[in-house]
Amino acid sequence: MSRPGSRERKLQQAPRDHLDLGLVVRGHGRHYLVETAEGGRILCHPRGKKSDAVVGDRVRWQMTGSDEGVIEALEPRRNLLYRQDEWRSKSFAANVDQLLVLVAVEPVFSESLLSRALVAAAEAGIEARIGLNKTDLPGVAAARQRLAPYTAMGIQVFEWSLQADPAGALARLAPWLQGKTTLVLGPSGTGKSTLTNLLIPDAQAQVGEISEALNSGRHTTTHTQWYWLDAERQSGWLDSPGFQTFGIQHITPTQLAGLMPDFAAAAAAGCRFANCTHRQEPGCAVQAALKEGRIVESRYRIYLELHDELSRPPHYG
Ligand SMILES: Nc1nc2c(ncn2[C@@H]2O[C@H](COP(=O)(O)OP(=O)(O)OP(=O)(O)O)[C@@H](O)[C@H]2O)c(=O)[nH]1
Ligand SMILES: [Zn+2]
Repeated sequence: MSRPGSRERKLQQAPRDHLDLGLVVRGHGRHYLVETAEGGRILCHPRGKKSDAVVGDRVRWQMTGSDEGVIEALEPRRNLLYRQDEWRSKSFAANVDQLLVLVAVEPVFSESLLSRALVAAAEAGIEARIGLNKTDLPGVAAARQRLAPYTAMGIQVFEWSLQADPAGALARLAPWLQGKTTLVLGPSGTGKSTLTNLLIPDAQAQVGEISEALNSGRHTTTHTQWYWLDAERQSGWLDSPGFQTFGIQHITPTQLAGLMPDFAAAAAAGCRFANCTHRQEPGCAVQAALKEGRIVESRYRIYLELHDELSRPPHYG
């Protein structure tokens, strides 16, 4: 055991206690926008070569010149939501309270992507809800049907049309956002920017000049961006870039079922083998639930897809 004693811990922490505490509201390569306790925003660079701060991180920082600063240290994180693809890891944000996965009637959403985002959130211990946008479009009944298993497993689904009834969407969403830090994730084209602009009428102003300068393009979100929903800075809204893939390689095959609520509920009844993979073993409670329709086939297919993916040894070279 090499845990430092309390005296050592104090010594390690002491040097940074005099530094200001800031919030990372945007990151772009080695450039970070840090919000000060007073609400000002300063362009900062990390000390040293490694830059592992992400949006939502609380950091210790100090000024280095008249208008720039340096990040000296990261405060411990409550959580970190990220994708782990085969070759790279992509962090969405740290220290979020809740996740909204936004999908739409059109483009037709991938249930696999949706499930991956939900599994990643479950692993990070972040409550997730689903938003279904564009309910004005004719495919709405089919979209609802595809989301029915998620509602049944206890995940709340918001429904709205940001175009036809923006006020209704706001009324449904606002109470949930109050006092929380919410990250919105979703494939491209589902309406994330529309929603952000609806929630934050001064979004462009909040992004600010420094952030604009960091950005490669104005119209697509290329990096997670922190916005405040209220003047008191109590409710945070984090808009993230759309994704087309969502690797969950940081999760082990044995963890998977426990992170899928319908599977966890079925497995709780007890499989014959403690290390059951829920694939072909006799006396499997998940297979029984599948036969009885308590687990739907599309979800079982996703489980197999993810289980295969996570069981494959990583290939190098
Ligand atoms: N029919 C319909 N279209 C909508 C609705 N909400 C947004 N749209 C349209 O959907 C398209 C995509 O919306 P965006 O807000 O740009 O989507 P996004 O998720 O930010 O997309 P990316 O920037 O690619 O990540 C736009 O043309 C919107 O006008 C809706 O409720 N109904
Ligand atoms: Zn089983």
